[in-house]
Amino acid sequence: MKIDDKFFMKLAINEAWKYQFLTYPNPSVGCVVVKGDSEILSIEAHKEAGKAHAEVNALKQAFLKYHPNDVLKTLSNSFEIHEYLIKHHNDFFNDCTIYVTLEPCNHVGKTPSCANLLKQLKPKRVVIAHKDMNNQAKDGQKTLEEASIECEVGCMKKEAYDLLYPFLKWNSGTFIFYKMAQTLNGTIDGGKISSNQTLAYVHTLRDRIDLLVIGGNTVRTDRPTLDARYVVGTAPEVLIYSQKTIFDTQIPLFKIPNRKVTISDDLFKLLDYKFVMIEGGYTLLEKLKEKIDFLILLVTPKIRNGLNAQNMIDIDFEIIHENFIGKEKIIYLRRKVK
Ligand SMILES: NC(=O)C1=CN([C@@H]2O[C@H](COP(=O)(O)OP(=O)(O)OC[C@H]3O[C@@H](n4cnc5c(N)ncnc54)[C@H](OP(=O)(O)O)[C@@H]3O)[C@@H](O)[C@H]2O)C=CC1
Ligand SMILES: Nc1c(N[C@@H]2O[C@H](COP(=O)(O)O)[C@@H](O)[C@H]2O)[nH]c(=O)[nH]c1=O
Repeated sequence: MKIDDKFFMKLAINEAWKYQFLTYPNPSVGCVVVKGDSEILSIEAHKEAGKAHAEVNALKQAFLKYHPNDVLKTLSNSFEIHEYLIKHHNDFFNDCTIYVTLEPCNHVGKTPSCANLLKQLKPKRVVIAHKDMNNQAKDGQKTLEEASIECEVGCMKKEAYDLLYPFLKWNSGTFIFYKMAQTLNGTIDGGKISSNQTLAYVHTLRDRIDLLVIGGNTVRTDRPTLDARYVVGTAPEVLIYSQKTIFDTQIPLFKIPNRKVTISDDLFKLLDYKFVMIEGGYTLLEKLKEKIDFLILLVTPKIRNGLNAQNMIDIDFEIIHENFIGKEKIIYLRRKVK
């Protein structure tokens, strides 16, 4: 394998995908710090909105590799990490290249400006996969170049765009993904399919989204709870997509305190939210296909008898990423618009 800019950027992109959606409303971003030509010091990502940006996590871990110390190790507040690195870097980063999937932010928000931090640490080069179009955060490249730091933009731009796509969509309107857990042969029914680790991921998603959509048939068949109990998170607002008006109120999903549940056949309601997850079967998938941006498949390595796509269904996707959650596979697919 050729060890070049693309190699390091791919590591940053892969790391960022591990936190895709979990950073909402922020974008998912990855960063790699390389010393000299090829010594990888750190591979990090932004993990949650309000917490340290990818660059800050990566610069911190990189510095710790050569300067292990408990003071920096225990810092998690971005302002404090910035302050520490600016005070103690002693030109450590001058022979480093920073690979980052999104242009370093140029503004002070919940965390301080990454472009300003890099400007002071003066790495040899900053390689950026995708420009930041956000009016508040953009122009980090300009700040770096004004400080005579060499920048390159556009390395793995298509892959970085795929990573950024949910953020671009929820920033300009609504991002909708359809999540389905299935066996290797595509069966989706019969209760628990996924491992506890995958279910914890699903519950983390439920904690982050603005709205969970579920079909009427699933509500009657599964009698679900639809909370985030595996991660002790917040149960999402629920929209039951249905032509009926009455459901058995003993179904656990109605029993969650302080959570709004709406029963409706009006899909325009989805546009009132920025980040929407649909949990459903194949009938609902075909029905809602024009609305969805991504399909997230959680594949468990089992073959089972069960419900598969039975009726007319016709949707094409592009696989944009795949990963593991423990021993199960997660596949991110973007719907192709025909
Ligand atoms: N593995 C997984 O990740 C998941 C699996 N499942 C499984 O999938 C199966 C059910 O899947 P599926 O058959 O797709 O059922 P869904 O409930 O997911 O979707 C079908 C329902 O959507 C509603 N609907 C359809 N068209 C309209 C319309 N025009 N207006 C309003 N509502 C409409 C109907 O509700 P109504 O009849 O009330 O009008 C219909 O029953 C179950 O076995 C369940 O266990 C479900 C979710 C996730
Ligand atoms: N069985 C299954 C899923 N099923 C989904 O979860 C719902 C049940 O949620 P709850 O009642 O809160 O546990 C069910 O109706 C269906 O939408 N999802 C997954 O990721 N993996 C699984 O194995």
